[in-house]
Amino acid sequence: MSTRVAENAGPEGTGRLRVGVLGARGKVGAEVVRAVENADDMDFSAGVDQGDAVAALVDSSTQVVVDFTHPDVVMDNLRFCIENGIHAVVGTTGFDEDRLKTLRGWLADSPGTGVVIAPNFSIGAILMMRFSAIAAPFFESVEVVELHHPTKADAPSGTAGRTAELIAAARREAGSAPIPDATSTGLEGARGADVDGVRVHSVRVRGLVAHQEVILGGLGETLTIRHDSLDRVSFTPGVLTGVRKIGAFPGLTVGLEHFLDLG
Ligand SMILES: NC(=O)C1=CN([C@@H]2O[C@H](COP(=O)(O)OP(=O)(O)OC[C@H]3O[C@@H](n4cnc5c(N)ncnc54)[C@H](OP(=O)(O)O)[C@@H]3O)[C@@H](O)[C@H]2O)C=CC1
Ligand SMILES: O=C(O)C1=N[C@H](C(=O)O)C[C@H](O)C1
Repeated sequence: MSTRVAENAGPEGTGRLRVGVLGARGKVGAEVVRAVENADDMDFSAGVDQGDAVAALVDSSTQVVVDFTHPDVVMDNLRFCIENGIHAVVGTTGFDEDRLKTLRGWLADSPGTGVVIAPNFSIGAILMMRFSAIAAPFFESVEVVELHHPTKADAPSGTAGRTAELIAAARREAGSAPIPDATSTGLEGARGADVDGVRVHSVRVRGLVAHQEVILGGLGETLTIRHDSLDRVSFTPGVLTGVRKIGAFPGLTVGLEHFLDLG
């Protein structure tokens, strides 16, 4: 099985990338289509949404697919892309360790094909996650509050889950004590979800787009790290970076930070 990205494709070479979008009529997918159409080094090859034939991606010689669909369908989409040697830049949420293991298995049979899964493509959110991981070992307490529009299918958000995992890993590495919490009675859900020992609270309110606060607390002080996506266009520069770089990253990458020079 061969990859569909030519060696000279992308900004470093002479070719233009042929980019398809899965979920092209969705809230984020529609923004991605616009961004691809406006990019100097890309051609929009195919848009596939609910009910459309995914074969259009092969028929249109798509080299890189961007997926913003739904957690229930994204694995089938990725199996199709990997089997056809099409690189994938994935924003859709819902990936656990089992799914990542399955993807690694499929990718092993399609050497040269790359998949990047990013819980969040906005640069501000990526930095918010990084800053939170840096700060977490310096404070006794830390909790995550994510706030989204009420049409969101998953809770907690992929970003919040990833943030909690990064915080937990940083605290483990630093030998931090468990986060204090004397709650012994209360309504189910009142303390949020437990992700790797970090409490994560999900708010769904009409009018919101995508927001997150990480609240850290120590003796006599708190630090709040907040990020707001005010418009879904915030995800598109990161998506285009993923599209441009994925050809150089065969196999599975989790997190766009691996494509950025964050130091
Ligand atoms: N990583 C990141 O930076 C971000 C990730 N996301 C994630 O991206 C995903 C999509 O979000 P959003 O755009 O808000 O959701 P939307 O529901 O607005 O868009 C999803 C689109 O995918 C379509 N769709 C459903 N099934 C298929 C299929 N099998 N093939 C092709 N298209 C399909 C839907 O059609 P229909 O409505 O008819 O079902 C819809 O048009 C979510 O998981 C969300 O959490 C969102 C923002 C940023
Ligand atoms: O569904 C959304 O809207 C978003 N989903 C992603 C997530 O679950 O983290 C990214 C961003 O928060 C927007």
